[in-house]
This record gives sequence, structure tokens and C-alpha cells, in this order.
Amino acid sequence: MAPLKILICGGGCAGPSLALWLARAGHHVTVVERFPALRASGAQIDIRAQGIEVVKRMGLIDVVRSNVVDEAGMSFVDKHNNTKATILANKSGKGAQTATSEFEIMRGDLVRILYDATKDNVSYIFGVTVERFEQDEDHVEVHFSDGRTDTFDLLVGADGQGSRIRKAIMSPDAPEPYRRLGLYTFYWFVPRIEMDTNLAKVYHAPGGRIVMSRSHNPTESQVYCAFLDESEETRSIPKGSVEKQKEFLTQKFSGAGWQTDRFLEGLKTTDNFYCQEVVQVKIDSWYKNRVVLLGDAGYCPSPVTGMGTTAGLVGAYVLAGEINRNSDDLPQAFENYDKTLRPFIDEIQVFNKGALRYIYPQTEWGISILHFVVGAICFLRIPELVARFSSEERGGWKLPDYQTAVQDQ
Ligand SMILES: Cc1cc2nc3c(=O)[nH]c(=O)nc-3n(C[C@H](O)[C@H](O)[C@H](O)COP(=O)(O)OP(=O)(O)OC[C@H]3O[C@@H](n4cnc5c(N)ncnc54)[C@H](O)[C@@H]3O)c2cc1C
Repeated sequence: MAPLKILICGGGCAGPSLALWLARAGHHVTVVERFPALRASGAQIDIRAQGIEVVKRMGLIDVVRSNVVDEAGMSFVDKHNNTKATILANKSGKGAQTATSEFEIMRGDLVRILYDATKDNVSYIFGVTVERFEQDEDHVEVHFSDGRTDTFDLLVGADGQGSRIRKAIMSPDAPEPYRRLGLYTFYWFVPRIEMDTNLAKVYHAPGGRIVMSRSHNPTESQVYCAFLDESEETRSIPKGSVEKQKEFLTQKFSGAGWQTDRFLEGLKTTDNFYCQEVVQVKIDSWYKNRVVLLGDAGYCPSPVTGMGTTAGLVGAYVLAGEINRNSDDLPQAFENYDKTLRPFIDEIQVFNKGALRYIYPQTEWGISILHFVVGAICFLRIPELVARFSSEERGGWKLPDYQTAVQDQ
């Protein structure tokens, strides 16, 4: 197999995962990341289902395990911090994960682990993006934002849910790639205090608002604020300045109760703040000739499914496997990638948007009903029992075996 010259646009979770497999198979891989340095930021993400097996095959499970966040489970609290229900993590090593995965990890730690595992064999260029590209049957000619031009055998768009590579390969009259859930999340870090334990805490405020906190180290806690809103006006907030986002958030959550005022005070000084509209990316095809999409760029399942990172890891494994099997016929490799992975993505993207109005009640009465229902379910230990007797593998989809093409460590 002749080595290929491959460009990956996006140095988040999915891009470097793909780079690891491709470099291991002897290809020449370059990753360009728009951010001026490794973007090792973000809050807690989780690795689940078939993604755990992929990390094992990458040979990274021990380093991932040594970086996981010690989270015992998730409690629902009222405005006086009284616990209404608790769903414990399933750390038995058997069955399925609950809301708290056995592999909760800070996004920054996972990004750093993937970078460290690849930096000696992959060329990383920070502060640079793909301005535009042209492709013919054999090559992709890429024009970079720093003025350089280079030619590659293939280009991978791993540039996240707002992917510019995706925009460039979609036909102008294609339907919008987003399934909008009318949901927004904001998160940031605040100083940890004694009441921030190793249980994630979820607080519901009227008006379809949720505030959650969880702690990942002795000095910091993460805060998440999420709310339902279908208005056009709110859709522009994630694209605006950080000042405007913070102002909007403060107005929206001021006086919401529980620990919200402490969290909003911490918002003023945090340097780890991120906001996004929660969407799913759904498109009919993940490639065009020699350009292919990976991770959130092609099939973001959204944070509500807890499967975004897993989709990126599994997608990278399948894409690398198919490229290695068909390195002299890339359109065939991409067709196989789409055909093989799509049933898994279809399965993890299943999400009932209508359920959100029960999870985000508008009134105090709705919140009381939610607490009663979740309390009863947890009292009967249903989440733990369901997890114990379910399989972690999603949808019966089997991870393909690429061992002939991609070496296990
Ligand atoms: C800063 C940040 C924080 C996040 N925090 C969370 C979180 O707390 N919880 C959660 O569930 N998910 C979070 N996510 C999303 C989560 O990381 C992904 O859903 C998942 O890991 C799939 O990874 P991905 O590599 O496909 O996308 P991402 O992890 O989003 O990575 C995409 C990468 O591409 C880069 N990029 C974007 N545009 C360009 C461009 N034009 N040229 C070059 N590079 C580009 C981005 O800077 C980023 O490094 C976050 C993403 C980012 C970027």
C-alpha cells in the first residue's frame, strides 16, 4: 500500500483520532487547527458504547482511565439544595453506563492525550485553516489561510458542528444540515466550595431552565446552564461576542434560585466559557470525491445524546480502516465508510425532541411532577437495574474488524 498524503482540518477529538490510525499505517498526515494553540478546553465529555472498545484498540485506555473525572452519579436538587433523586454511575464494569459514564473525562484532557499520542508522527499546524480547495479525480489542491497552497490525496473535514468543509462540499440547494432542538447550553468554571461534592447536581428553575454543577478537580467546578428557546433572536447569541453572551445569560438566569447567583458571579471572571446551540447534523452523504467529513462535521449527535465524542472516535476508526483497505480507490473507501458507519449514527441520533418539554418544565408544578417521577424511579433503583442488565453496545452494531489493515497495539 503506497502511503497517502492526507490533510485533516480540525484538531479536536475526531481529527487527531483519525490521524493516530492513519499515521500508524504509514500515511503522511497533517492536521491544521484554526485555534492558535492546542484547543485543550471544554467541559466534561464522556466515552461510551463502542467508543470504549475503540479507545482500547488505540492502546489509550489506561491513560484515559488515569484521567477520568471521579463522578459518583447525578442528583436532582431543589432550590434549598435538598436531594430529590440520585442516579448512581455504574462502575461495576458490567452492563451499560448510566447518566454518568465510567469514562467521564475533561475534553481538554482527551484532546491532550490524543495530541501526545500523535505529535511525533503527525504534523500539526496551529492558527491555520483551509481557505478553499479544488479537487479533480486524483488530488485536492488546498489553499491555506496563511497564503500557502499544497496538494493532498485527500482532505478530511473534522472541523466541528459548524464545519466549513461541509459547507464547501454540499450543493447550494441542499437542505439545511441542522436538526435544531430549540436548546442552548452555556458552561464555565467557578471556584469549588465545600458543597460541591463528587455528585453532579441538576437544578430545575421555572421557564424551561436547568442549572447543573459538577466538579472535576479540588479547586474548580463546572457550571452548565441550559434552556429551551425557539426564537430566531436567540439563535444569533452563540455567534455574537462573549460579552453579549454573558450579558444574555445573566439576564436569563438572574434570580433563578439555588446556587445560580454564585455561579453568575463566577461568570464575570472565568476564562473557560463556551456557548452553543444544541443541534444534530444530518446530511445524506458524508463525502464528495476526495473530501470526506468526520465527527461533528458530518454527523454531530449533539450533547443531549452524550454520544458526540464516541461518534468521533468510532467514525475515525471506521474511516481509517476503509482508507487503508481501499487506499487505491478512495471513493470506494468513502462509500464503504458511509455505508458501514451510518446504521450506528442513525441509532445514536435517535432523540425525541418532544421529550425536552418534560425535561425542561415551564412551571413550579411541572418541576414538582418531574421530581416526583424521577424520585420514584430512583427509589426503585430502576436506572441501576436497567444499566446492569443492558448491553453497553448500542443498537447491536458491531465494530468492524480492521486488524489486517490497522494494527492494534
Ligand atoms: C472548545 C470546545 C469545547 C467543547 N466542549 C464540549 C463539552 O463541554 N461537552 C460536549 O459534549 N461537547 C463539547 N464540545 C464538542 C465535542 O468536543 C465534540 O462533540 C466531540 O468531541 C466530537 O469531536 P469533533 O472533533 O468532531 O469536534 P470538536 O471537538 O468540536 O473539534 C473540532 C475542531 O476543529 C477546529 N475547527 C473548527 N473550524 C475550523 C476551521 N475552519 N479550520 C480548522 N480548524 C477548525 C475547532 O477549533 C476544534 O478544535 C466542545 C467542542 C469545542 C471545540
